[in-house]
Amino acid sequence: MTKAIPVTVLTGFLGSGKTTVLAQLLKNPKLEKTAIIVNEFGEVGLDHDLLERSDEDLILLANGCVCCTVRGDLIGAFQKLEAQRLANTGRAFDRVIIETTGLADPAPILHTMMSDAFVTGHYRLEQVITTLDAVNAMTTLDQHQEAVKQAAVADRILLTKTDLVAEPLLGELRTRISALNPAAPVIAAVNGEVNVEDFFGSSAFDPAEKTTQVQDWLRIEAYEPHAHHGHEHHGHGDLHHHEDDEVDRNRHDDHISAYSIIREQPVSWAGFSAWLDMISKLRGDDLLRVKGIVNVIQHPDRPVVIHGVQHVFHQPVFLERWPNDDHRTRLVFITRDIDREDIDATLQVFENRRPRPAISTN
Ligand SMILES: Nc1nc2c(ncn2[C@@H]2O[C@H](COP(=O)(O)OP(=O)(O)OP(=O)(O)O)[C@@H](O)[C@H]2O)c(=O)[nH]1
Repeated sequence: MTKAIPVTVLTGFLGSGKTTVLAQLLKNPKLEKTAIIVNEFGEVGLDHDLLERSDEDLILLANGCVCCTVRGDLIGAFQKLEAQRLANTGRAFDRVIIETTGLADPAPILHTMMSDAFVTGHYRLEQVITTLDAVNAMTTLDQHQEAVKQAAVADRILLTKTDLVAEPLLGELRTRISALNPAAPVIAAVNGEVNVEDFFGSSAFDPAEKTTQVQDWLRIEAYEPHAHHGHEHHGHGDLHHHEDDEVDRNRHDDHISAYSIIREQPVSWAGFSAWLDMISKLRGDDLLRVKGIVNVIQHPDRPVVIHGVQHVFHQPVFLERWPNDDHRTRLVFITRDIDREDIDATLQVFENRRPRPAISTN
């Protein structure tokens, strides 16, 4: 029998730096033989464009959160990898990293990794790495049960964006993390810079310990009817409040929805950035995640990548070139109680705005 291939699950709340870490790690020659499974939340996946890897090396899970699609899709992804391996097509790999969506509850993923006969026959769960964004972690842990679970099941926690916060917050965060998960080492990773050795660690994954830990989470899971949450399919007017808090406590917040906005024509940067500024000032708390690739009239060959995480909008990044032939502006939003229609309508107002001409003096 061939040796089971180690699998790392990389999880962490929306915008906490998973893709940034993964993109950095994949530059390391030691990880050349790594297959990646990415689960993107939203109708227009962008992460795979930003990972700078050719599409054939990535397996994308269907839209939606891992918890809803995990059994079929994740098993299907592993089967596809196995088929590629046997047929000697695609990249040769001796390791797999799964990047989950930020809203994913890790328990069903780990459950599948540990219980499905096909998966356990070929793969073994090596470790769970959770990114925690130092800027937003305190509020995220207060408000989102998924984030707490992600931190609690981690073998290692990557504390990201430590460049943006100072003491005493950092110390308070470390205290909170160690209360949640005393065993996990906490590694600071600024802009995805992390040693491969720190990431994978020298101590091998202990199946016995992990099983007990995960079982605790799975017990919580058992209380929930595993209905399809469908939060990414919510349309206008579908954002209802759930009365039954007991049942819903561990489910995704039904106020959260994900959608994308696409523009075929290039947009004016002046108008676009004024719009971003406006929505982040007005509704920053409810913009759980905004990311996008923008075609700007002024330099259509160099797309701009934008990232917003709650109230923080990161510096826009100009790419040297488009990652593929799709040159449309594509924005992914994960919001709380903000409809696509409102986002779309406000962008329409701003997007064609030209820089104002100098005011005439006569
Ligand atoms: N200043 C700073 N910015 C960071 C750091 N790590 C990530 N970022 C920025 O944070 C934003 C979100 O990072 P991503 O890597 O896309 O986060 P993610 O967890 O993959 O996001 P989702 O997949 O949407 O949940 C990007 O603009 C990154 O450049 C860091 O250590 N410091």
